[in-house]
Amino acid sequence: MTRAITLRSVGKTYGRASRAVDRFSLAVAPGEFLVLLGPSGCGKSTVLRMIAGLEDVTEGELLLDGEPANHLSPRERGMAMVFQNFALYPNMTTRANIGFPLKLENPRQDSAERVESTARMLGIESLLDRYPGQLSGGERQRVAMGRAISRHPSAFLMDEPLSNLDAKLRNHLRAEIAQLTAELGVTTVYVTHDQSEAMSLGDRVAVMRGGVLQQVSTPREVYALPENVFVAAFIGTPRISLLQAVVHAPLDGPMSIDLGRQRLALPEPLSPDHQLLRIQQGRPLIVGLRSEAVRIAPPSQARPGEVALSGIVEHAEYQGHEALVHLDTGSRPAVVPDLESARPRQAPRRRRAGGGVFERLRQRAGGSVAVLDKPVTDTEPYAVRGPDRPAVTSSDLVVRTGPDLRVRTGGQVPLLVDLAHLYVFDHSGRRICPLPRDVPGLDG
Ligand SMILES: Nc1ncnc2c1ncn2[C@@H]1O[C@H](COP(=O)(O)OP(=O)(O)OP(=O)(O)O)[C@@H](O)[C@H]1O
Repeated sequence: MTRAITLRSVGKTYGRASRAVDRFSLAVAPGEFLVLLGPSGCGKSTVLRMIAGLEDVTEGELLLDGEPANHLSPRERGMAMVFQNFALYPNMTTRANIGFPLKLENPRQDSAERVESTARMLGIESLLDRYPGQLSGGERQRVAMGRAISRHPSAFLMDEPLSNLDAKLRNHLRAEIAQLTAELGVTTVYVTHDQSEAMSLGDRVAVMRGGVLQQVSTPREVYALPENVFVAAFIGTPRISLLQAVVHAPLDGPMSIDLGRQRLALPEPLSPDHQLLRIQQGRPLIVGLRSEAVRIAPPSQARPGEVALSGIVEHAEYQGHEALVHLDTGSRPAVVPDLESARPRQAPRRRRAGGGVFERLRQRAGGSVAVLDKPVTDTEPYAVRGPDRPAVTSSDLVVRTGPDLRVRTGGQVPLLVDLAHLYVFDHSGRRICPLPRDVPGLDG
């Protein structure tokens, strides 16, 4: 039997001060593969552990198949949990490790057949008589999966199960997990901070930040229609370029978006979502450009819906099949806090009069997301640092090109921006454009 898991306005406070999860509501359908995604410390594991029954729910309601379950012990919930560090019993063979939960459940029952069929499913039949010390990391993960599966749990709860493996093995096991859970049809909640893992595995992805659910959608939708600038910045590689902007909507001329040194002219007649920008005139906004929204080409090659910009090449990252060109367009990058790691949060306190403007905006927007009032020197989300590469701070736009296009560092290149892929977020970080129906290739 596979389970529906519902969380209704669930909160978790550790001790008296540390608020880990806040008003978290989510419904996971039977058989669904749901990924909890977010930066370190955003509360993903806490949500998972509350579902498992390993942490108490401070407030709110957990329902399993529609029945209240806050009070159920982990065992009564019948779920299998797989952690980052699989703890196998070192003095037990693979066979004994996989069979152990079955023995606990029913000491008299012969579990040999169940153990062998589980091992077959995972392709580890030949390892049944080995001890953990005689297995590679990937094999140990499979054994641990086997131990989780053998019990025929009603749900899998996985907490970064692949993060200790090298990239190749991770990709391999990722595909296996996807296949296995689909075959078993068991509801799975999977925690990761790796957005590409989330996108490739999840039926839906729930993005968290600072204990708060930001969006839950299919991978396609979470990429194409991020609810806010945090989700836009967290999902996608290379990261979306975010620029501070202001709309100009003169009565006697065409509307444009001012990016600092340059402007994006919006073609007439205005599309419905560009019309929405009119009321934002003069307010600070954030423009988001994914690398596929911009190409290096002269204005003469502009297709309908493309407008011209230019940029100075800061540096190019050669990646074999493509190159990423980092450009300075003279704009001010917008900073999105918490992308890499969340700060410890305090329990919510009453707002005192005289708090910062940003803090007030943030609270009004339900803890939203972008910083527009920081000095430019703080804006380093796109800085590229490495032992062999100097810090680059003035690049504000990343463009994807074919590997053969040669660009000269310091040279100026013409750019074409596809307005169909233009993202605009308001001062609190909420998406204004595109409207759902305007995203190419996405229904609804
Ligand atoms: N037992 C605990 N006592 C106090 N605070 C805790 C406890 N466990 C977690 N926290 C805090 O709760 C917040 C959320 O932690 P959690 O482990 O759920 O985050 P996470 O998103 O899973 O992070 P990571 O990806 O690093 O595991 C963090 O600020 C963390 O320090």
